[in-house]
Amino acid sequence: MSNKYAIGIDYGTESGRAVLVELSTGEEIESHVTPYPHGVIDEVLPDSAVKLGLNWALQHPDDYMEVLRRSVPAVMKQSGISAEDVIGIGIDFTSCTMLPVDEQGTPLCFKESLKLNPHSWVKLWKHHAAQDEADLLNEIAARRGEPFMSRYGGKLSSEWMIAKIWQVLNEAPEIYRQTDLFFEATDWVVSQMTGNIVRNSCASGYKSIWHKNSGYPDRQFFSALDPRLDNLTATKLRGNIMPLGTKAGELTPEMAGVMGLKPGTAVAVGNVDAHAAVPAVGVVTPGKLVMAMGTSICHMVLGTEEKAVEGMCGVVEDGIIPGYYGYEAGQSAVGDIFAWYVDEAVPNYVHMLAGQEGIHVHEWLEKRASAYKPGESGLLALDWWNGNRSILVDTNLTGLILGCTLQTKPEEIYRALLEATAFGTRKIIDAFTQSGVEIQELYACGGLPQRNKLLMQIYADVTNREIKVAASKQTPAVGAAMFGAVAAGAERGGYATIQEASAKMARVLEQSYRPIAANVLIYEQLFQEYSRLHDYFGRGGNDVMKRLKTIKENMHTDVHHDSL
Ligand SMILES: Nc1ncnc2c1ncn2[C@@H]1O[C@H](COP(=O)(O)OP(=O)(O)O)[C@@H](O)[C@H]1O
Ligand SMILES: O=C(CO)[C@H](O)[C@H](O)COP(=O)(O)O
Repeated sequence: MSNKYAIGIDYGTESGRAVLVELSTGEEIESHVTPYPHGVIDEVLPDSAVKLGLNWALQHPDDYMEVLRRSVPAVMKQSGISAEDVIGIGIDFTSCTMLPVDEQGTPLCFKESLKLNPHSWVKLWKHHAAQDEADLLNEIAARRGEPFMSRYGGKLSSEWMIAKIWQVLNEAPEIYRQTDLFFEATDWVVSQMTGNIVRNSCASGYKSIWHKNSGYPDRQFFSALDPRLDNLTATKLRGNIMPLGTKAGELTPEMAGVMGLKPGTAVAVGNVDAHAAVPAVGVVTPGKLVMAMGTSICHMVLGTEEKAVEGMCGVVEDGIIPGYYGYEAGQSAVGDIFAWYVDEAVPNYVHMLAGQEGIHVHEWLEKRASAYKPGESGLLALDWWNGNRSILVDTNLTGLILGCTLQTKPEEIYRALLEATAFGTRKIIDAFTQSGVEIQELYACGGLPQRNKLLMQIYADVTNREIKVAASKQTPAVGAAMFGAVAAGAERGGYATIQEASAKMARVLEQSYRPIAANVLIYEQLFQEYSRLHDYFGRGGNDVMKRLKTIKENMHTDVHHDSL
């Protein structure tokens, strides 16, 4: 029998990437990246003068289709393999990235009459404008003693589905009314490929308060939020929810033509980006924390029991690997903080020197920052540039750098920012282990681990744990391809289970990062200081960050009104 292949597509924040993977070894034959033509829409709606509010982040649904139109034919062409031998497709996506569609599955933002309404567009995972709804949801759920809250670390994020839907209802009831379904973007793209409406258990479990045994919370809960949401789950969230690895359907002839594949190719149910990465680094058992490190970090670990962990994003049975409870926590900005610093705050001379050396500013800063010992700069930062997802679950928190003097150098600030994100991860690890979810080893994947060695050493030192790094630079896409192979099934040359696929296809690099004892000691002291700042600013000791944000929002509203 000829070699068989699957295609995995990873839909990130800025781009979608397709990889073509050989199934017996996991070898990545070809890959192709399609940057989203409209990128992240956070200022003005496309082709319009409609300005977006603070904390908005939207996307264009056609950008996702563009990835299918460009990247899939590209990997097929580059590889020269026959479409007959591609037996499965899997996709993974940022989440909760959601959109409203009509009865035909058409995104409401495609309609002339609705396209100027921001609520008709895709709300990206990092859309943070539903915080009021999230706060109220948390208050009502706590008052009612809703049992599901313990599965979500005691608080639901404004990034998740119900807060986002509620914001649509509050601010654009006409869009809510015209919405037939609210979709996770991953499920919408699968529906476009197969013609079937199939939701995936992973996104539904983590982001939409769905539970394998008890389903969604009852109608009384939704009525208590808002009587207009009473029947939400039976109407606008309806649809079969299927476990990961299930075949959602087969590629339609039309989409097969567009993608250069065969009609009938198996398509797996959608998945969440970070979660797809777990089997792709070979993690299918408990005790191993996988960190998907990119724009943000998602932390995933498996367990055999359901435990309550402060501030986790969720624990979902079968949510990552069938047969286990999958735990997820996360930091809403990591690479994004470093990007902010490089783009917005690094002095011009650094850009010039990096240019003269022919290296990227990140590399220049990393090189200089590596010359410092832990603690040597006297700086400490709080990594809340995009709020705090875990463990405080509060998007109203903001960033902080402490200890600057007239001598402070850009590379010292860069190092302090790297360290701050490592302390954020350490907080998450401590929350898990203190609640009885074991973590012995760390695995890292995503765009950061192979780009920044200093960052990885700092993480090993701060967490005092060895870190293994994924061999692939496209780990979620490889994981998605594995689920595509499982959807195709063993009889067609794929795999019967994700565990089997992982055993054959997962790969990590030989070189790992081990903690350096001297650094561990200093970082332990710095972490104690970080924890003091964390609790002071994050747990009500001083709500200055929130007061500043309120003043800013009020000023923004005034300025906006003045300019009308
Ligand atoms: N050398 C570097 N050191 C630290 N961060 C980097 C470096 N190069 C790129 N980044 C950051 O990595 C992030 C992109 O990560 P990636 O995993 O590729 O994307 P995504 O999170 O969208 O999947 C960006 O936020 C960027 O600022
Ligand atoms: O919450 C998520 C997964 O559960 C998001 O998808 C994630 O935080 C965004 O991922 P990335 O940093 O890779 O763009």
